[in-house]
Amino acid sequence: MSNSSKFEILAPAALLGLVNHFYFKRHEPKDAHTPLFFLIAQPIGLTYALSRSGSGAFTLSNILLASAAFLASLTTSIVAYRLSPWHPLAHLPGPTLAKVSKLWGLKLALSGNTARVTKELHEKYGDVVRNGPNSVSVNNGDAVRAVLGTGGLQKGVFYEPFSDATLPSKAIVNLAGDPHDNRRRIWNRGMSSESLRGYEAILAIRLQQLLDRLDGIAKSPQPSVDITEWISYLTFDFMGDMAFGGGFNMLLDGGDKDGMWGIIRLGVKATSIIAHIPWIVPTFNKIPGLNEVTDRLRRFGSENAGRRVKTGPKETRDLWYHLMDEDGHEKVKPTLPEVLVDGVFAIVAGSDTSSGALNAFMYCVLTHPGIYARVQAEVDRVYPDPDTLFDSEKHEELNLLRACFHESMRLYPPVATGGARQVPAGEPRVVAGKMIPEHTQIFLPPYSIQRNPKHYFPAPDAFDPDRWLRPSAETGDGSGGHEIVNHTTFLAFSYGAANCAAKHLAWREIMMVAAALFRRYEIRFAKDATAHQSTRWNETLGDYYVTEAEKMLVEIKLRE
Ligand code: HEM
Repeated sequence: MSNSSKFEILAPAALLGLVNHFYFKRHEPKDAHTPLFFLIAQPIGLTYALSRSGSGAFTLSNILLASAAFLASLTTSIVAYRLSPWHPLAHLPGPTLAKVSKLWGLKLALSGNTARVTKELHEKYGDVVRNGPNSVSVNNGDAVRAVLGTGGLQKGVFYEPFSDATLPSKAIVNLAGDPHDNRRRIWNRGMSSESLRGYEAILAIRLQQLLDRLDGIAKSPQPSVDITEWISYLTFDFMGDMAFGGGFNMLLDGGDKDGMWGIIRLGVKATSIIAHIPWIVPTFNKIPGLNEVTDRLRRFGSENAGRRVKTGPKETRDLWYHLMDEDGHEKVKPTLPEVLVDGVFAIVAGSDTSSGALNAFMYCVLTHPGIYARVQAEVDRVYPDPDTLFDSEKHEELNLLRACFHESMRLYPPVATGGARQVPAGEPRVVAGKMIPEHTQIFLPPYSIQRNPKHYFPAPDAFDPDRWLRPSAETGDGSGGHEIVNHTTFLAFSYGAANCAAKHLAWREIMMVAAALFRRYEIRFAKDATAHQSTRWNETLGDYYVTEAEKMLVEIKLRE
């Protein structure tokens, strides 16, 4: 083919690439298959049209030539625009690859290193970092209220994959505005002091099961155990009891007999990764077999909901009782799919987060024997009689224990990066002193914010629970050089109207479990543990929306 006839194909194909960029910039794709179809079809159609007008033949080589020119011009134009001074986020610093493509964030999410890398980016670039073509990460105390507080921003597309698109209802975490407020009202009723007392009775049964199993291990000749595993069994069984009136028995079975725990964890992990490219979900939904995890979760939800509906309310009211409004407070009763979706979400939201908090606490205290001894002395003083261990009224007296949880969740938040809020169309915002244009996704990563010396000072990376107890600590930005503990920037349970709906329950749960373990056992890292199973366990944490933990091997001995 002569150079001039090549040009007759290359030039219009390249032009078509530019037109496509122009179009997609205005019309974000809602799925992957529609644009993919057009990206393949257009160069073919163009080659055909050109052949009809006498410019080149309709051959495979001409189709490939047109496709290459089309895709090259489209990609170049996208990359050039994203790096250009005309991009609305051009004024914000960040890694070049992150500015160019979401694949950068996706790769990071796959590695589980998002929290750690984001912190490094803030140390390098400052409070506001461009961490994607249209997203930013903000590490700034004032931004917490501005973004998550009243009049702040709603959740954006990042949360779409958190709901099963084939069901008629979304999970609470994925709702905004009035639908969120309505659902949250029901959740809040389910978390009243009276409801919490009921849940404590449910928790106490599971906690006793845990202690019975650990007693057995403590009395065995080899009292070494992966404590993270047993803590997960407890939090998972408890959430099953809460959400569906029972169903799991990992504590009694000593493992994940029917594989549901593994499925739920895999589901959360996959969601946390897919959330970076939410438009892929409708495409995945069309490919049979690809959604095995979602399908199993769906079946699990409906089977458990069906069983719970058949059984009816038990004497002790579970979360389902309140979510279903079984005592009839609401004018319009929640629908079964709504409750089912929130029931499954409660298990996801409430199991690995609580175990994450307990694991981090355990790690921090075990690596600080002085603090361990003080916590144990406090628990012994508050609960001289071990039979009263499940009485949460005494939690108020466990100041050091509470401070240890604040500090360990500050250093290792169970939701380390979290999801993004989105700037609405036509309403650009100033956040942390920077203009953030419409449609931008804004992350407020707890892991970075909670280790920022402007929010926690001195030694923001050190485990110092006493910082929460010393009266000298001030809320401020550190400008005075005083000790700082900025409570607004403690984001382990998030902040504002969509913060953790079960924060008070979670606190009772983790305090009760920790007090019981410390009162009953001497716990030390196991002698046969590797560094990553003991003193360097923190390095194994993976950020998959909820923090994922590796084994922590400890030895437990019954105390006299
Ligand atoms: C220590 C344990 C826990 C921690 C650290 C924690 C943390 C969080 C965080 C950070 C969020 C905000 C997520 C986001 O915006 O992306 C959240 C939301 C939520 N959590 Fe928790 N959580 C814990 C335990 C629980 C438990 C036990 C339950 C259920 C019984 C639960 C139910 C929820 C719900 C329903 C939401 C969504 C609230 C809304 O969107 O209005 N959480 N949690």
